[in-house]
Amino acid sequence: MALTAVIRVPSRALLRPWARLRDAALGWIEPAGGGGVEVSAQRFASQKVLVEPDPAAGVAVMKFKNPPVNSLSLELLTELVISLEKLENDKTVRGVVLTSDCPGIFSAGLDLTEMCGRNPAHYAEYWKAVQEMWLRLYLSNLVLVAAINGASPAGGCLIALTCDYRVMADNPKYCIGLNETLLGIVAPFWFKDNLVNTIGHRASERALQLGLLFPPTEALQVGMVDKVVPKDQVQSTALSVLAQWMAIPDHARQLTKNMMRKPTADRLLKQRDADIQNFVSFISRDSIQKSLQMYLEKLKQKKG
Ligand SMILES: CCCCCC/C=C/CC(=O)SCCNC(=O)CCNC(=O)[C@H](O)C(C)(C)COP(=O)(O)OP(=O)(O)OC[C@H]1O[C@@H](n2cnc3c(N)ncnc32)[C@H](O)[C@@H]1OP(=O)(O)O
Repeated sequence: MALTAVIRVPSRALLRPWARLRDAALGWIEPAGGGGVEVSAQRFASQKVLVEPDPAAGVAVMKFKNPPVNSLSLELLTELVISLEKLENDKTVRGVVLTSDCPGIFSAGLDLTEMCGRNPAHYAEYWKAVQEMWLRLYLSNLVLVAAINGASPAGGCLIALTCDYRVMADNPKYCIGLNETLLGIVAPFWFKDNLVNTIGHRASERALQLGLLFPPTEALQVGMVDKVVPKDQVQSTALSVLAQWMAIPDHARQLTKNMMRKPTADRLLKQRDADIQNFVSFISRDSIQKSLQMYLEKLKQKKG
């Protein structure tokens, strides 16, 4: 991967480079000039997120690679945020296509194994990473286009919803939506806000209560995606759309995007800690743990 972004890392980071790189990406880095050393991010080659930059076009393609289903593990979330941060800091990149390297799956959403049978500290760390991913994507200055080349339930749908435009493959087996209620859990308010901002209040109310997973043509009708194309044209169409959006002067587009999105992001930013506490106490309940375990078992039994 040809990424050469340099992140300023405090010298103690060399003892625990992975954790410190994550801290840097999550904004917990010491200020520049704070006695750190410069470490090329290339040294920590990403494995769960592949980034293919095209400096001549000013774009990059970011591919999730966490087989079999691109579940959003803590590791994937961390790498996603680091990769996005690098691209935000790369002056040659103005737009990014988000897509999947796993055949037939965009992302299966949050990693259920991160939310089952762990301790409260783990749940808190995981939820903070989920929040961070959403905030970074939702408020990104880059043009983001989702090339949805497979199933995209729950957290997978959320990633797509943070983008400025969504292109989906026309395979009716690929569904997209916030299906949390089907798992016996509730989509957090910021998932809901992002959906309402995309498809409107009434459609969101129906989709969220029923946990609807829309096949591509229905997703297009309801406005959850913007274009449906044959599978082999998803990425090229996303790149064409990116070029159209990049024809707009960056500063005007970015200020407009920020004006539209900041109030929604601020709702979470104002109550991040409370949202984490809420998640930890909710997910730690015996009844919720049982529901998630049963759901995981059902997924596993499907094969047998
Ligand atoms: C107050 C706050 C409340 C909490 C709010 C939390 C919000 C949560 C949002 C979420 O994102 S929860 C996750 C929701 N995701 C889903 O419901 C999708 C579940 N998966 C599927 O429907 C299917 O796996 C698929 C994506 C359609 C793919 O189907 P396929 O037939 O190709 O693959 P499978 O055989 O079903 O799965 C392979 C393998 O992966 C495991 N797996 C699937 N999804 C997940 C997941 N989300 N997390 C972890 N692991 C997952 C599945 O169990 C299989 O495992 P093995 O049997 O191979 O061990």
